[in-house]
Amino acid sequence: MAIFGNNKFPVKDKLVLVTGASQGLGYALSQKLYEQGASVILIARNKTKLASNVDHIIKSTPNASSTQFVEYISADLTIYEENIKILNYLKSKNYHPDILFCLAGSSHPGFFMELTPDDLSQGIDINYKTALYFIHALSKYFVQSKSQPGQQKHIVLCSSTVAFYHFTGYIQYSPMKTAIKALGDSLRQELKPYGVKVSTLFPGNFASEGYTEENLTKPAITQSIEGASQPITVEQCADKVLYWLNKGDHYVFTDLISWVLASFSLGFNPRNFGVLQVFVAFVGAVVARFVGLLHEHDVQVAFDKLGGFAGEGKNKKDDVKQEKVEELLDDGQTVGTTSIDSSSKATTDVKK
Ligand SMILES: NC(=O)C1=CN([C@@H]2O[C@H](COP(=O)(O)OP(=O)(O)OC[C@H]3O[C@@H](n4cnc5c(N)ncnc54)[C@H](OP(=O)(O)O)[C@@H]3O)[C@@H](O)[C@H]2O)C=CC1
Ligand SMILES: CCCCCCCCCCCCCCCC(=O)[C@@H](N)CO
Repeated sequence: MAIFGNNKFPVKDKLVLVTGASQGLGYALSQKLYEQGASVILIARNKTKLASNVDHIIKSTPNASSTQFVEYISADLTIYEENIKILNYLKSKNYHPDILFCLAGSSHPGFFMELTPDDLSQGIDINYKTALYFIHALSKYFVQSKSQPGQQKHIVLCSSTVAFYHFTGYIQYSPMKTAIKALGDSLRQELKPYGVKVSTLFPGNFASEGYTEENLTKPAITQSIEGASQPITVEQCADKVLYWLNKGDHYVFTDLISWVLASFSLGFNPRNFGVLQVFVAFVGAVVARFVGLLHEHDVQVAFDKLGGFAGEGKNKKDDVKQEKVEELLDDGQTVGTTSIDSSSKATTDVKK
């Protein structure tokens, strides 16, 4: 893919595991990885979507090599044992994954006091535990199992731009994406001696199914603050991710504002155009506090206009939830979308 220099993220003939692959970025990346010659295992909870994605990937890539395969595993990664079942499956098939893409995650925007305890715990589970448990359960096998000596391994985590600027509306989500950043930074040091590279994605907005869903409860003030990151398509996002991974980046950004915000807090972070980032960091040191104060003021204005935040975003969501439940009942489906709690129904189910 890289025109100049080496491709630092070769995927041909590699085995890639992608979590969060039932829709959105995970599905788009699975498709592209298969097109580029990788074998791919798609992982998420919703079996119906996974099965249809696998079918679609196979049908849309008729020139895949005879050694390539694409499969799915339906598992709830927030349950540690389900990750162990994935490990056992890999061992039983003598599969040696080269790359782990940990993309499962989603946000439920809203004001802190309006969120339910379930919203809060879903935020922790879906955004943090899915990656933490998955990598931990697979780690020993992942670092030891090599189909050839010297085999390079790669873990790709998915944080978000909000890890670099925390603002109202994402409180159920952005602290967890910061935890993912910290997890990636820690693993990068610790797994390097095992020959494992760790990269972290910091995407700006992109128009996935999850993004459409989150907009249903997103406060107007949150939409206004994040307006600097206009949604790109899922396809564009997947292309940018692969492009920058090919360049060898440890931190991957999908739009300018994400790179700028990351440059405002460089610290010990890996650099992307590091010299330029030092200048941007200087600008940030001077102006960022004023942007923060301006946003504080905007939040106060929104609060005064609404007469408080109580009840914001709730009703719209409940109506949509009810419609979805009715739709699913009509279809006779048993597994829901991310909006309807399907976690308790999911089991680890492997299908070739
Ligand atoms: N869209 C955006 O604007 C941005 C998104 N991101 C991040 O990028 C990643 C992909 O986002 P996007 O494509 O929008 O995601 P979506 O919300 O569209 O999809 C989320 C995926 O995660 C899976 N998932 C959720 N919970 C679990 C679970 N317990 N076990 C296994 N899989 C699970 C879902 O599958 P299922 O329900 O079938 O289990 C689904 O495949 C996420 O981590 C997101 O936080 C970051 C920045 C911006
Ligand atoms: C000079 C500096 C000005 C700074 C202005 C502040 C801009 C904030 C942009 C934040 C964009 C957040 C995108 C990711 C959101 C996300 O992760 C969810 N959509 C998840 O699905």
